[in-house]
Amino acid sequence: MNCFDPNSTPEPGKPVLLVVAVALVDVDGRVLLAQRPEGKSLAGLWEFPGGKVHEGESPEYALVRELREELGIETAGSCLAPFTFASHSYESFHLLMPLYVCRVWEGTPRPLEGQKLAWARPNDMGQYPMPPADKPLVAMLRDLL
Ligand SMILES: Nc1nc2c([nH]c(=O)n2[C@H]2C[C@H](O)[C@@H](COP(=O)(O)OP(=O)(O)OP(=O)(O)O)O2)c(=O)[nH]1
Ligand SMILES: [Mg+2]
Repeated sequence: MNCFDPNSTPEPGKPVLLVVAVALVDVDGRVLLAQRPEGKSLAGLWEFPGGKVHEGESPEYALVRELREELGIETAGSCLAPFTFASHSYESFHLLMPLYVCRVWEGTPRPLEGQKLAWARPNDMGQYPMPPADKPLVAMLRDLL
């Protein structure tokens, strides 16, 4: 496909939402995915753990906090390697989502917010329906891992 498609340029005027996410990679090269619970937007889709950056937070601080809240694991900013980002226009906002890679943490990820968890090999991630913003990220992870 030709990249020069004028319709692919998002319209101005939507708020930009900053969300941080992480590919937690285990010793076998598998990546942790979490299924968005019922009642949330994009419910049922599989995502990288993470969430919104709150006012006054750095992206790394927000991600360490989200991993503690959602999965009960501890990591540190220095264990978060910037990898790539998603920039995707949803109906009511534009998502800007840095994706980090993390291989070092303490504890075992547990589903503390009622979400399902799965360790997926990059080549198997096609079996996990993900939000549209995540598709290019999965392709890049396949190349990395
Ligand atoms: N964490 C995460 N969010 C994603 C991914 N892909 C994607 O489009 N999103 C979108 C879905 C949501 O619109 C937004 C994340 O917002 P959220 O509501 O889950 O944030 P949060 O964890 O802070 O949750 P909450 O406390 O506000 O309920 O980013 C992804 O891979 N991981
Ligand atoms: Mg979240």
